[in-house]
Amino acid sequence: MMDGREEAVPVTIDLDQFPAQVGKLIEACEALGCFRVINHKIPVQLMSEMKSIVRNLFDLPTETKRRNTDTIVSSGYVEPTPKYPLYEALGFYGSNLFEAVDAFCGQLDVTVHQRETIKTYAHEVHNLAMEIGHKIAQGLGVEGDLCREWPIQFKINKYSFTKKTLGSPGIQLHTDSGFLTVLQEDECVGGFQVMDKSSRFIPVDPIAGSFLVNLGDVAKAWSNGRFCNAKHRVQCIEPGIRLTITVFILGPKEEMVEVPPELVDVDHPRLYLPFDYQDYRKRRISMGQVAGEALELYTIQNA
Ligand SMILES: O=C(O)CCC(=O)C(=O)O
Ligand SMILES: [Fe+2]
Repeated sequence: MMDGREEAVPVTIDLDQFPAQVGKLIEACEALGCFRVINHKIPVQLMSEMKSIVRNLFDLPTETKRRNTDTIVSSGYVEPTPKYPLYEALGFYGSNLFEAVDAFCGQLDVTVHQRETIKTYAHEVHNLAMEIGHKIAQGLGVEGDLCREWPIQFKINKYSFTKKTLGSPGIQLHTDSGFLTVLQEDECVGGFQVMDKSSRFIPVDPIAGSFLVNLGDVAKAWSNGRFCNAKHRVQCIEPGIRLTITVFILGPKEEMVEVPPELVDVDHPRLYLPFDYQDYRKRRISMGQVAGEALELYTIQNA
C-alpha cells in the first residue's frame, strides 16, 4: 500500500468499488486464491436466519441426517469419522438449484418456512458466486457468461470443538476441486487456515457479515496456471460449535474445463489438457489427492 503498511491477508474486495478493484481482485486470485468480499448485498438477516436453520438441521437425529444421501461423491451427509471425529456435513448437488433444494428438504424434516429461507439463501449466494466469477473472467479479459450453467454444490459444516480438542484437525488440508467457493464463516469460532506460497498457514479470523472466497482446482486450470488454488484446512483453535455454509461453483457439466484462447499466447503456452470436471473430481478422491496434486494428470509438457 502507499503508506508502506501491508493490508491484512486475505485481502478484502469491496464489491461496490468496481471496476476500480479489478486489479486487486486479480492479484488476490494470483497470490493466495483466497479473499474476502464485502458490500455483497446479501442481507445479514438472511445470513443469520440461514445459520439458525443450519443449527437445527445438525440437531436432527442421525437416522434423519442419513437420509441426505449423495448425488455425487460426498455431496450428502458426511458423518464424523475416526480420523475426523469433530466434523459433520450435510448438503446437496444439482444443476437446477430449486429442484436440488426441494430434494434436500424432502430428505430432512424441514418446515415450509425453512425451505423458503434455504431457497432464497442458496439462490442469492449462488448469484453472488456467479457475479464474482464474472468479475474474475472480465478481469482477465475473457468475455462471456462463464459459469451460469454450471452445477452447484451446497454444503453446511459443523465442527464440535471443545477444550479437549484444541490443536486437533477439523478438516484436512485440501483445495476445493471446482472453480470457486463462497463461504459464510462462523461469526465467533475461528480455525480456518489458508496456506501461502511459502507453505505457511495464515489464520483467517472471521468477520461477520462478509463472505470468504476460495479458488479451486478448476480456476487454476482454467486460468492457464495464473490463479492459485487455495490450500486450506480447519483446525480447532478454540472451543465451541463452529458452523459454516459453503456454496461451490464446480465446473462445466456438458463441456470440458479448458483454458480460453484469450489466455494462451507464445509467452503463455497452454499448460493443461482439456478435462471433464466429473472425471477429475472422481480421480482426485480415488487417488486420495485432495490438495490439487491430481491436476498434474492434465499438464502438458511444453518442451
Ligand atoms: O468450514 C470451513 O471453514 C471450510 C470448509 C471447507 O473448506 C469446505 O467445505 O471445502
Ligand atoms: Fe474447502
